[in-house]
Amino acid sequence: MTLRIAITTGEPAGIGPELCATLDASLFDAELVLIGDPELLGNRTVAGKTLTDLPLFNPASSAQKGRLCIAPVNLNTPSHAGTLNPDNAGYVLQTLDTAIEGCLDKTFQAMVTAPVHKAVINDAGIPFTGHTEYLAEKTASTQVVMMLATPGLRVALATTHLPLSEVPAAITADNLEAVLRCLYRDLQLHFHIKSPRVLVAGLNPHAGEGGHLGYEDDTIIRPVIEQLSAEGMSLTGPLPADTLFTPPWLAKTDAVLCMYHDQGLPVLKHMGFGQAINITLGLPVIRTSVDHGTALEIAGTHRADPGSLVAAIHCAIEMAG
Ligand SMILES: NC(=O)C1=CN([C@@H]2O[C@H](COP(=O)(O)OP(=O)(O)OC[C@H]3O[C@@H](n4cnc5c(N)ncnc54)[C@H](O)[C@@H]3O)[C@@H](O)[C@H]2O)C=CC1
Ligand SMILES: NCC(=O)COP(=O)(O)O
Repeated sequence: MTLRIAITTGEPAGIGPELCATLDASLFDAELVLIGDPELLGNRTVAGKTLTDLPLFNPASSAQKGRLCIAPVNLNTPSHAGTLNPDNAGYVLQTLDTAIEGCLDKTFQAMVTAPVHKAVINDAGIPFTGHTEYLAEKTASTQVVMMLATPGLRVALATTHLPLSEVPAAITADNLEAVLRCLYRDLQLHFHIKSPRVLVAGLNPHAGEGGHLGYEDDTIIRPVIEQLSAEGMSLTGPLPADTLFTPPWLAKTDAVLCMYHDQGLPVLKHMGFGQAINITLGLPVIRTSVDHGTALEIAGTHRADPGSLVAAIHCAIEMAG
């Protein structure tokens, strides 16, 4: 069976449309279905190229490996590269909804998302913290986990898009247990790791320094690790986050669980920005994404590196296959 992968083209003022419009579909072992505004995508191709021949997606036809086609969703208002417009927030969410529905009804075997701009969607009056949370809500998923991956490192997060001041209260034993179970199960299911080895970071400096620099490490994180380890899960921690990203530790791990967004992602992006990908674990559908944002300042210049989008598509195909 030839796989069909939906690709949402993201914030129209960002680099998503041009990265999608210039994809070389022949590189992929699947049919790629772009979801977005055809005129916008045509305008963002490199000079001399045109998207006028891009076939319209036809769900009734059989998927064809290496074909790029488009499932049209029209912009609400014309978009200019680099200039955000809240009037197009509804359009962005419609592209996501189209992909989610298509994955749920098996029209698509996976979805890959180009970057959206979280603030402009909120500016339009629509509460939105990220794809991860949006997809969880739309698919009624009880537990999802954000995991970014680059060759040599996977970093999962116990909390996602939360203000730093709200992180400690969100690290409860129940939440942590659910996150670890989800991470463990999906590393087995999607990455074929029989007995995943997970390093768990502490929350506080030096993992609390024996309670002198915070209590959560010893009173919340450690008991959960001990409980799940007793069930046979291979977990180590809580480890001081400042030293766990060193080669001796990383050589012995399949994934690192960090307590919050900026504890883990700067390390991952320092190591792999441009080829890293973002995977949402725990969903009933497969979703991968790029490691970068909308990069408004280079949108429309064709200087954006497609490496992460290409890697995200390959990963989605591998997971779906
Ligand atoms: N998957 C998603 O939808 C994501 C969305 N975002 C959103 O993107 C917006 C902007 O975020 P920033 O923090 O500025 O991060 P950013 O990733 O858009 O930009 C950071 C820096 O990297 C450069 N850059 C990013 N992607 C590039 C590419 N493919 N090729 C070459 N250079 C590239 C940019 O020009 C900038 O200098 C925010 O609203 C954020 O929430 C951020 C990360 C992921
Ligand atoms: N830093 C990763 C990021 O913000 C992407 O989040 P999401 O939109 O994939 O939930």
